[in-house]
Amino acid sequence: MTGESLEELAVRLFDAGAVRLGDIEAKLGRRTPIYFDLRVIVSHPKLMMAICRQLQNLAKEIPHDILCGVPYAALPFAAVMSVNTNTPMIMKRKETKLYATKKILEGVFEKDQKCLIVEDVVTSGGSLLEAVTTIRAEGLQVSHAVVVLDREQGGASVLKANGVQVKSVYTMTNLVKILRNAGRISDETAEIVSDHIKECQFGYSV
Ligand SMILES: O=c1ccn([C@@H]2O[C@H](COP(=O)(O)O)[C@@H](O)[C@H]2O)c(=O)[nH]1
Repeated sequence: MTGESLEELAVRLFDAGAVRLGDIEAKLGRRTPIYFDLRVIVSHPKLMMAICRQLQNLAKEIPHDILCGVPYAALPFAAVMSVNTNTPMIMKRKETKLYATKKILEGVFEKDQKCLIVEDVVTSGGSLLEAVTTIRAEGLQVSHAVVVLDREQGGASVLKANGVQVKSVYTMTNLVKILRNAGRISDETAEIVSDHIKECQFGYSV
């Protein structure tokens, strides 16, 4: 049992300010009519717990020994999941530490352990793929990721082509539908977002 419907949770996310609407600058200067700022959740412990329960629900179907959150936004999610499920966690640094331990992964792990990646939002899949590449280079196995939101812009396909299956709590389509039904976003905004998702797709390239 996760204790709360996805509909109720989506509205609480919106009301907490996790959904920004307008002409917003996203990663690498891209423009988007909708941006999900799930970093605000650290200020809402009950919301954090509710989101993590949903992620744990997805994670329980996936065999794994260890968790790793993609820095920085997903680190708190991975930490809460780790404590809730008594599953060890590792932390990927953005850059290798330049002194003392000179590590890129913090925490204790063994080669061939199955690492489940935790991420907040997937757009192109680039951030998640970078984490996967680093973790695999350290000898761990990565075949799955659990994410709060798949923006349905091609990232999940890019990751699949790289051997990572993505399971998401929400897709952009169902989240927008829920928020529209709850009166939080207008029909016009929903249409603008739908057009943006169709037009702004990321493909697989090596
Ligand atoms: O609505 C959004 C979209 C993206 N993010 C952040 O960007 C990366 C995901 O983008 P990729 O292109 O898949 O790398 C992710 O780490 C998010 O933190 C966001 O917060 N909100």
